[in-house]
Amino acid sequence: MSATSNAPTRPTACLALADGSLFYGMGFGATGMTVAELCFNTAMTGYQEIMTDPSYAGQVVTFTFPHIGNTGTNPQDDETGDPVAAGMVVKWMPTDPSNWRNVQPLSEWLAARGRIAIGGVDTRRLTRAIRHQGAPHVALAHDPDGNFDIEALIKAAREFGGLEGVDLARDVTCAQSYRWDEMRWAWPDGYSRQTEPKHKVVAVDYGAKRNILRCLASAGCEVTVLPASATFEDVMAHNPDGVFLSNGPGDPAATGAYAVPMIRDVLDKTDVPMFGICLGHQMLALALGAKTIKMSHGHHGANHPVKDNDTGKVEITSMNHGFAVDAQTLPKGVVETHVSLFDGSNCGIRMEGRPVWSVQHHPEASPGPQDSYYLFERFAAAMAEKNKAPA
Ligand SMILES: NC(=O)CC[C@H](N)C(=O)O
Repeated sequence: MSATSNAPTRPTACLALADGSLFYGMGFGATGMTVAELCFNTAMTGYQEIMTDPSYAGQVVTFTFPHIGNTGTNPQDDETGDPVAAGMVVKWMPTDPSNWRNVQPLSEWLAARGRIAIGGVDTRRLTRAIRHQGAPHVALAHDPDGNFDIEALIKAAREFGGLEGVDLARDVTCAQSYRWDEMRWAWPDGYSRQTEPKHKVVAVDYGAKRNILRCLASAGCEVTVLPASATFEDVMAHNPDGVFLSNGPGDPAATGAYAVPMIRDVLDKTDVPMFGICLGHQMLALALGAKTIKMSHGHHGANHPVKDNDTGKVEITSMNHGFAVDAQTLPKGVVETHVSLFDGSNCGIRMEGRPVWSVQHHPEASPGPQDSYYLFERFAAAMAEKNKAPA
């Protein structure tokens, strides 16, 4: 008789959906329980950047790519100091990391940061469930002994309030303002510093990804990052050549309660160029008088085609959003510049006759293609143009 056995291993993790569906698997990372909204991300690379993207606060991420964790983790790929996604769901348990940049295996990295993960899940079935029902509310539990109170997990998932009406930017923004001069990663030197900046930019941090700040620095900006609560006066105290509105988690309508008045003041009282990404895009749209809506299951991936309405060109983009600007509500004088070729949803706006625009997708990629990087250069060019013009 063989000494090996194919008897099922006792599951050590369980994902319970609010509708009562259960997905068992093997736990890794931290132990315990977390409740969140569940989304899926289709990117084939960049799990560490995704887990540390502050926009994922309040969400557990299902990775549709089956091999997650095999390149380990390293300090350079963090998009912020700590992971902010609530947890992760993967198909295969991570294997031993194999990569020259690896510093710590994914499981240890997650455990050290208090994040729960489940492996061995049929992520295709789960992704279909998310597509059919819209992003479900879930409870994810990891117990090395495999003891689960299923009723309690389903109840916790049902009681989770969701992300609508929730402001999470305050939880993930920086406590104090700081300067940023690190530029984009480039072979063979890695990250280098911007030593000859040409434009003074105030970047308001609603949950900013580091690679956005790097892209601004690479485009020639001297970046001062301000906390999400920054007022018009706080922003203008830096005498910026341009104002940047960052990505971030939660519902733009809730975050807009304090961000929108600041943005409106910048629009009404100054003529500085303004550029926003994702949550920043949604809040600029709110400030201009448009509305935002909650999507069914959102866009999360690194291969989303977006059409530039001005040029007809298609950009392959990185996406991560669960809310969207309702293009039907854009007021006169605001033009829809980009649309998603997946579902026609709004991906960009600009004010007519003013250097003020924003996009829903992520030109900083990280992870993803860099087709849209030109938007940072366009922002720099708008600041250069304005500084040339007589006051
Ligand atoms: N990446 C982001 O900035 C996301 C914006 C917003 N929280 C959304 O889910 O739509």
